Amino acid sequence: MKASIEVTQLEKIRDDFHLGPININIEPGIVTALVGNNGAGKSTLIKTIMNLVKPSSGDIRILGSYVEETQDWQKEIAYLPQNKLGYDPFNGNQLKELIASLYPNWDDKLFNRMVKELDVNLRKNFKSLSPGMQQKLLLSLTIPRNTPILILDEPTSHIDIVSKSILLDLLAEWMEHDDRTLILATHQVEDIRKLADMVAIMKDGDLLAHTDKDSLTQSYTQYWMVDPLPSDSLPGEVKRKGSKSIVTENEVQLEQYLSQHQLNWLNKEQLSLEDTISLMLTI
Ligand SMILES: Nc1ncnc2c1ncn2[C@@H]1O[C@H](COP(=O)(O)OP(=O)(O)OP(=O)(O)O)[C@@H](O)[C@H]1O
Repeated sequence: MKASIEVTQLEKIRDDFHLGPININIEPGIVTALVGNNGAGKSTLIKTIMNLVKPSSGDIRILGSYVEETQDWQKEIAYLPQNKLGYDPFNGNQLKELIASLYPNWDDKLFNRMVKELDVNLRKNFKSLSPGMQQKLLLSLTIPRNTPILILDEPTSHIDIVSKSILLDLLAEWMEHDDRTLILATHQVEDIRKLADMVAIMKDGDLLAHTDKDSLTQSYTQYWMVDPLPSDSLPGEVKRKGSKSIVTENEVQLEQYLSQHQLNWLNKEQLSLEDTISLMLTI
């Protein structure tokens, strides 16, 4: 099946920040979580995909169209940026009229349901809403555009626990339609755990990994030993946690070594998704 988004040799150089070169294909029917430290380049990558930031080099294609050459792709993609500019003087009702008129597949039923479930006040001006209320209104103005591709930059920041759970369920339901593509830039492990199929990990402008979530959580195993470990580096060693605990990326080789050297272990566990991502971002 044709990729929804194809990024080829993309680079953006801005002062002392260098994004890329990034190569990534986002397939239809897949939820991709884009994760990384603050300043890693997630928003820059998304803005470049949206043609809001001009790349220094490389190509981006959305549903086969080069984003710099045509505007055809713009109606196929709904994007919620991190910065909310230009909404302040309008209330939710006014914003809805404006946005719904731009998207031919606007789903009014979904909009009304989101507003009700997320308890969004449509009569207050945007600027007088709390940051969480603003975020919930903007999500209600973005998801019902019913485009094949949805990109949300930190969608669950600021919003309360109940609304977050409603939103994650709504997004899972939104993905039930065939061949839709969802990209979320997020710092929330819960978003990744509940929604993501693939995880793209960024560090210092580079794409460290683009892999399916399940294999990511099988990357590293932590062992707890009976006695302190020798100081030599052991097979597959990635990290030590104190003198009696070690994290490896190669269970088989480590266990062979431990057995050959009569080093007994008490317990082993695969690292959690959160610990795996943190480890990848720190080693
Ligand atoms: N408009 C801009 N002009 C110059 N540099 C910028 C601009 N926007 C972002 N940057 C720089 O680009 C780098 C990447 O920023 P970006 O916002 O893409 O990171 P991020 O991964 O989305 O971070 P966060 O998790 O904090 O949202 C940072 O060094 C940032 O200072």
